[in-house]
Amino acid sequence: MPGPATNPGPASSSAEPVRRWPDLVKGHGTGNDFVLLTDADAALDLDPVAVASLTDRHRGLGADGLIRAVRTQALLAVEPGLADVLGADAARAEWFMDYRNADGSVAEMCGNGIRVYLRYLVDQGLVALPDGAALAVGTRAGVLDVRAEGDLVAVAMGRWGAPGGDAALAAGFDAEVSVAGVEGARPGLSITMPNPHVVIAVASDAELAAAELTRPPAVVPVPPQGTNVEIVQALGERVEAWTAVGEIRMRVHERGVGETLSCGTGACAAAVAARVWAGPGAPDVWDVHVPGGTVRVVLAPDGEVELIGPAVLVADVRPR
Ligand SMILES: N[C@@H](CCC[C@H](N)C(=O)O)C(=O)O
Repeated sequence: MPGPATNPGPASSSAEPVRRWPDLVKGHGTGNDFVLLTDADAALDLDPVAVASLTDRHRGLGADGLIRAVRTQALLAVEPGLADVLGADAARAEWFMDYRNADGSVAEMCGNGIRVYLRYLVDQGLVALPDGAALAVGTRAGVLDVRAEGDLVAVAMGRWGAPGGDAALAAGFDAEVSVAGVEGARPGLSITMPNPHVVIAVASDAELAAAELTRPPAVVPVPPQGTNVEIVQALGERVEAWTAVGEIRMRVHERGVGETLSCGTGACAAAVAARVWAGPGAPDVWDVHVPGGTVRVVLAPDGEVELIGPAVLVADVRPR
């Protein structure tokens, strides 16, 4: 097994190279699970092979991803290109969520991960936050506001995008997706949140269950940066406190991971696609039922998206 993260590089020139993982915490949001660690000064080199070894479900701790808590200013010193993403907002965010997929690849954002990250920062005493107050968190998708409300955490995810433009939104698709176990190639709608997603629909429980997601779905045209794929079944809508709430069931194949029990950015993309497909008058509030639970997605008229769901810390881990 490759060694843990090491970093004798410029970011830690005065520090000893890190030869083993620091203490870790395991957490999850609707079953999308993560290992979290603090590296305030950006001294660790998160080598992809070492990350993949740590998240391995048989030889490591097992997780869909790794989250590093790092001070935004420290990360900017070693990744100056992030200044373009964060802009002047960087000053608002003391802490940055550095997210890695289980295969060690870097992703723009993680909607379940950022909720767990908020719990982690508070649990570790890195921030003090009254219930209901928002914390600005740096991410590779920009600075996002996150707030805890009781058992739930709400994230202002920013605006969704449609890389296929108005033509794709009018047609309802801009890609074809073949999933093992699902008959035929299905029309898919590409949505950025801001990481890439392609959403397809199935008609029944049986079709959703039949999808074989141990292999990545084939997407045409091939997305240059890879993509997450969501399979969605419409369940109808109900009225809750005078508000129409759409309901969908979703399974996901995540880029850099495989099938997961939940994907927060994917749930947002799925809700956007479901609203596009449902047409005018469709709800703005969606409950997305995933194998690991339920998250809520609220779509504002200006394209802003809010994601609300649980976030749980389950264990402290002292690595060897
Ligand atoms: N599970 C996450 C998404 C993680 C990143 C994704 N696999 C990608 O590569 O884009 C979520 O909850 O959003």
